[in-house]
Amino acid sequence: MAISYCDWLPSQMSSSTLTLLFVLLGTLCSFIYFFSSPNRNKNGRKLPPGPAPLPIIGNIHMLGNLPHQSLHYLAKKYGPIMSIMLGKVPTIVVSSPEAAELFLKVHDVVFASRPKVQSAKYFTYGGKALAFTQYGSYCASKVECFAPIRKSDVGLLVESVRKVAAVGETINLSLAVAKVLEEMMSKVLFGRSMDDKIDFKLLVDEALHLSGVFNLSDYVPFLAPLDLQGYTRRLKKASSGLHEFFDKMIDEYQQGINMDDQKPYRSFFQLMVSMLDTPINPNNEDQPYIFGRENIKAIMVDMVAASFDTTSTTIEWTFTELLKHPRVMVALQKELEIVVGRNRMVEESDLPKLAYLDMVIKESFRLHPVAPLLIPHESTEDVTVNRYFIPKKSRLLVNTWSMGRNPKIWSSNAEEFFPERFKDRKIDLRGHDFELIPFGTGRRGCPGMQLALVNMRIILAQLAHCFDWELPGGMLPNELDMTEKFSLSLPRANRLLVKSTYRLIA
Ligand code: HEM
Repeated sequence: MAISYCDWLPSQMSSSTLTLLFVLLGTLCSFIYFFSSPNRNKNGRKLPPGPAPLPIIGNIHMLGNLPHQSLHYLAKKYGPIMSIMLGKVPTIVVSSPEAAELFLKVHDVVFASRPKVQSAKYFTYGGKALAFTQYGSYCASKVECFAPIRKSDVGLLVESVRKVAAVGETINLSLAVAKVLEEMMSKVLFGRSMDDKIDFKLLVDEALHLSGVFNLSDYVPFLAPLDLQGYTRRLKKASSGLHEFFDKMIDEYQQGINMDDQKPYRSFFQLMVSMLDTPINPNNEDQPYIFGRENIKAIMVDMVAASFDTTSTTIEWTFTELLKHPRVMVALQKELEIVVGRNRMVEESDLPKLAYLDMVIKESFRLHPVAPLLIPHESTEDVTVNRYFIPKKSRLLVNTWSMGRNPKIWSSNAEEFFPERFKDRKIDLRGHDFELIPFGTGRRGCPGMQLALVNMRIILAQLAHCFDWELPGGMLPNELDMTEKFSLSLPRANRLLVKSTYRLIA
């Protein structure tokens, strides 16, 4: 496995500065290592096995550009419960369903916290958006009432693809899908479309990237003032862009501008602003905690980051696999023809009858989990798991990408896209079956799962039903680029370009 240093060293640094830095680091390393060598047997208590850490940086140098893959290969050597050091932070990497169940179900309470990282400091004012579960029911219970938005926005997507198809041009499907989801989620979250003048997607992409990267400042705090990777500078810029944006929205809302209150639902943002300056804990007079602007902005940043990109990334990968496996695309279109017929578009009421579509989606999640390491958890106390000692404030990474490719779980064709494997296997996505947990599970599981699944099903079904698809320039399915790009989510590294032909009789 190639090890890449480029992600954690600044490319613009001159070689003399680097040499000086390494000499200084070397001296400091030897000094600190001498006094605080990490010990796999803490007071006779055994930590899980793992690779030997270097002084100061621990195992960060082993992560490379695609940490989920590097950790997958390391786990083959050290096992499904592995310990590594990220700087001075003890980190547990879990890579099997049995181990995931131990940490996320048996010891869920201990591992339900999130670490305090630089990205949270800047984007969410040091974690002022932490009360996610409180709002979870919002995402889940409103799925039905957003059906008209889905119908009209997915209809517009089909129209735009149809126009491009009519003139025989190539379409950037990644962008088209990302746009429709941005539109749909903006209406759900803000009650309106995004302001065209601001490239909101660019800001969100940057936020996701910076929240996903392994930032040296989080693991080796004494290096933070040097900002060696340039992430602090970028965090400041991206967070102030997002906060300005939300400040403007709160102002507009308070002045009654741009808000249409005639809708049959109340947007998430309206709900938040209606709580502005009210006490969160009205029954506690000693410690009145007021729900302020910073809380709203922090929560909105988290909601946007959690919802905009995740669904479009999954659709992008599912479509990539459908194009790579024309047999599966044909089988899906056949199911749609039987259930829906060629004379009309798909309706949401058709979705429960599309069993093969569900298998395709599960198979896509198995090979391309959007959050390959979930979102890092943190332990709140010392705990013993499977006879291993896990110290308080350990970070927990659950490698769902690795679990999805394990031949012991998925048989020898684990690397193959084969939706039929779910035919006789009762596995659902709600977190009961630890082989497949793309939405996480337990206290920190995804509260937006139901909404995300409906959005995915309707967009995928509509695109597969309304069009026949081919790759541009005579490209063969097996030539399709499958390169991943690591951030908090795991999108394709390059956009998906395709050609289509309208196939409905109307
Ligand atoms: C295909 C789409 C999606 C996938 C694959 C996905 C996956 C995930 C995962 C893996 C987590 C972390 C679980 C953990 O760390 O244990 C998470 C958290 C979260 N998701 Fe999603 N998600 C999706 C869509 C959405 C949507 C549409 C929303 C909102 C409407 C949403 C809101 C959240 C929130 C608020 C959290 C944080 C929960 C917490 O920290 O307690 N997600 N999601």
